[in-house]
Amino acid sequence: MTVSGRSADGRAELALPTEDTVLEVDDLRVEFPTEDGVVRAVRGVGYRLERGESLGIVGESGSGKSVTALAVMGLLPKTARVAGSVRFQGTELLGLGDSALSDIRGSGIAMIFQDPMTSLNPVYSVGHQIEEGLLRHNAGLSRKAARDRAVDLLGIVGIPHPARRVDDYPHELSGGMRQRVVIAIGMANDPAVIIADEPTTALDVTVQAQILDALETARDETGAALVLITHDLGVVAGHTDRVAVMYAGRVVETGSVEDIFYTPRMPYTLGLLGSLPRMDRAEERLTPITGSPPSLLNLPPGCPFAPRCPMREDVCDRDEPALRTTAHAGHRSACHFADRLVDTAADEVFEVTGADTEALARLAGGDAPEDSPARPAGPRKDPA
Ligand SMILES: Nc1ncnc2c1ncn2[C@@H]1O[C@H](COP(=O)(O)OP(=O)(O)OP(=O)(O)O)[C@@H](O)[C@H]1O
Repeated sequence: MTVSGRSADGRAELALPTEDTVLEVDDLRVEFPTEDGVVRAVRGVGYRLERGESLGIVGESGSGKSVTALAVMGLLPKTARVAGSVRFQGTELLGLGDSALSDIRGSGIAMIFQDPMTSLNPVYSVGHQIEEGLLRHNAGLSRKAARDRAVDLLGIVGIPHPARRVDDYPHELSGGMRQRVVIAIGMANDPAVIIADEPTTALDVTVQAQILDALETARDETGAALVLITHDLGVVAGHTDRVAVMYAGRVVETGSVEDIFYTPRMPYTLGLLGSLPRMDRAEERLTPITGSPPSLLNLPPGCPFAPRCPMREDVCDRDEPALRTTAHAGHRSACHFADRLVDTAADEVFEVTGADTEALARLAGGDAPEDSPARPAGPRKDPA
């Protein structure tokens, strides 16, 4: 998988697609004209996903994660101005008509939202809703076969006694069980891509890891690529292969989970991990991120993170850094001082992210590290 941002000099950084490429997003830009001016919500995001791969998109509220996903699904309001390219299995989706997009949404790309009730119809049983999805996209499938498959799917996503629960209505299920049903609906037609937007945020901590496991099961069963959107880096540890960190509508760091957790090279990522380096007093413990993200209306020039960044220098106020490859292939950072960060802060970063990662790894259901406190949780293969 490749993740890119259109760099400041305008060149895309995507490598050539392969026959397993299912989704290619290139230089995606989304603007919302409003009474107060134009909100530049997404400013040149790109990534490419192969079958079975998973990408975590992480960032604070307002960084453009959901708008990016909605643009891919063609679900933005008509007033949105969308540019760039979104290709699903080679077909350009931007500009495609509503009915073609709706077909792709029903079978090719599944989307799972934070609140399962936005996807479920309260007046039909959960089994009926899974069956409807199956029948709509599989001409010739009998009702009986659809019902059997619905029971299978409920079992696969971890609903106990699925043959009985298939006749339950959404209000008879807990929030976690409803989200499992939504995952079952999403995987019913063997999608090539599953996009999950904050799928665990509304749920109890104890249920979150089970839902992430159910998503992973859905990915394994269907072979789909998974995009997992979250504000919580702990959620991606152990559940995605790669991570793209978003800030102010752009990808500002991307790499493997290990790159992001062991050697983050963008101060904002350190902020998400729980701490920022004090460059003025190197002996001090790292300090938590402060301030809030910028308004995407009339964004000033320079690095949008500069006002919150302890490494800020004059150049940061002038030039927005491009997303550039670091010392590691596949690990990119949009920071003028990415190398300096590695040189001066690596030990402290390791120590502090390690402490955080341990707690986050437990939340995400991973094993606590034995020899290294900073080891992110490994992929979990056991079903919920
Ligand atoms: N319909 C709209 N009109 C105007 N601005 C919008 C609209 N939808 C989103 N935005 C703005 O786009 C920006 C990106 O929003 P987005 O929802 O993608 O952020 P996010 O990272 O997903 O945050 P959250 O986790 O809170 O959903 C925000 O500044 C938001 O206010």
